[in-house]
Amino acid sequence: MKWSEQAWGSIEPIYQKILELPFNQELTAGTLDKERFKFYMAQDAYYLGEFGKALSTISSRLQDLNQVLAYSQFATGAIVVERALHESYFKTLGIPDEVKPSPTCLLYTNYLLSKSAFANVEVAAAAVLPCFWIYKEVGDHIYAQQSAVRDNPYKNWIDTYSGEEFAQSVMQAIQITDQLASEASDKLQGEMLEAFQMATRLEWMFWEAAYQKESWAI
Ligand SMILES: Cc1ncc(C[n+]2csc(CCO)c2C)c(N)n1
Repeated sequence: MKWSEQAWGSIEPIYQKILELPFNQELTAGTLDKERFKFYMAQDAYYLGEFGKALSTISSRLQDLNQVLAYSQFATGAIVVERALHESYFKTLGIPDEVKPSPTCLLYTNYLLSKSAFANVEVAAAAVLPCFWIYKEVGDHIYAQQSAVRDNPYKNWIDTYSGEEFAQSVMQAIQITDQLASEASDKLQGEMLEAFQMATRLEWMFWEAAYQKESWAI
């Protein structure tokens, strides 16, 4: 069995919980409160900037030049989306340019930055994979369901993660991570699984934090 098949199988219950999150249910129905969406967008812009840095770090640590190029392109992609959010949603929703990360956002981004710099590069690649793969699956799921909803105010955003170009990068990220796993020891493969599972849990938390408009207690 490929590492990625084992990895996805191990997070299937969390994935189901992600689909059931009120944030995603209401986004699909088009009934999500604007303030919750705004909170998500602002946090996501912060996330994307840090995620881009994590991908650049991973790129610099890989040996195979095709892999270096792929992660460098993923990094560019994340930062281009971050810029586009500022140009579109930030302006129309009136989000201030300077975003302070919520506890969950800071936890997730620092987890990825830490793995990208200090873990084995195989583990780092496994840690960033849920970001691609979960969004692809959730995006496809929401897209298939929301076609029943007319005039969903979140249609533009939903379309971002259901395109063919995005699907290609997700496949590439899965394939490279499988390649790295195939050359890794059993122990390292186990650490890759743990990182994949932790990042999936953090994806769940990220949506829930937006729904709760999570803030710092002090
Ligand atoms: C919390 C959070 N997790 C994942 C994504 C999705 N995403 C961000 S960058 C990227 C691909 C790299 O170019 C993908 C798929 C998101 N937007 N926000």
